[in-house]
Amino acid sequence: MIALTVRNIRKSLKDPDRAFDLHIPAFDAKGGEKIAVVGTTGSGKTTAMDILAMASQPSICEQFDLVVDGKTHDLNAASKNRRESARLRASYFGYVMQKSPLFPFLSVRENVLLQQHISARPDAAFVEQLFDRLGIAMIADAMPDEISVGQKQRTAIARSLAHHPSIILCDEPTGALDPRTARDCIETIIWAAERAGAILIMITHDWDLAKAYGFDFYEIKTRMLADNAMSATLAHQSGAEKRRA
Ligand SMILES: Nc1ncnc2c1ncn2[C@@H]1O[C@H](COP(=O)(O)OP(=O)(O)OP(=O)(O)O)[C@@H](O)[C@H]1O
Repeated sequence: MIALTVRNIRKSLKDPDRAFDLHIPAFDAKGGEKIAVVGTTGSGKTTAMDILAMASQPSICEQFDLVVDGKTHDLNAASKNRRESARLRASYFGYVMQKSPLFPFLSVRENVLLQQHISARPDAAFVEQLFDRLGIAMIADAMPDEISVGQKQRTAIARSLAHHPSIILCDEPTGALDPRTARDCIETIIWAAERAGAILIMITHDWDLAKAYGFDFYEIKTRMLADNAMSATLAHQSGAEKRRA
């Protein structure tokens, strides 16, 4: 059983001349669920995703727990300990960022196998399956500087799925891809999530695609507090909001 429970997470970003505050009052997901995070540009989607992926620490947090196989991991406590947070991320998380850098001195295949090695879950046959589904089998031995931006992004997707993570987070994973390839990639991400019984959380601007694949929606709404101060809240979409969308 996999379950994510978030209560009252806040993240404050401040520059000398502006401020941004994100609030996540509640975010609940169970293994097998697919959640789309939507909102206008600059509303805080990546900020929220970085927190949920343990890539950034909340400023304030009441509860941030991940249950895997009956064991509860306090991710808020873990996020304050670099070693423990790295261990949990390697074991349980797959995060496809908007631009996920690859190791330039490793081939496509080696970049993906390294993720499995770090997570102690070697499964070379699964990597080949991912390459086939993502259409990158023919560049598996190429180096990152020999492949296109879209091929790099698909390699990053394969790397984030290769170790059978319990929670898969994707920040606009198909931005660099044509619509047909994008659809193949989304289907592969969903396939891998279902295979692992994982929670899938994806930032997308494509509401129709997310609806077609049965995603539930969390939306970020923003409010200007002053000319240079914005607050944002990430919340589950009510039934009425879903019907309007
Ligand atoms: N250091 C900072 N101080 C104040 N505000 C910041 C700081 N860094 C980022 N911001 C603001 O935080 C907000 C959230 O940024 P974020 O990248 O999470 O938005 P997003 O919804 O992912 O945007 P996009 O859809 O364009 O990728 C933005 O309005 C950004 O300008």
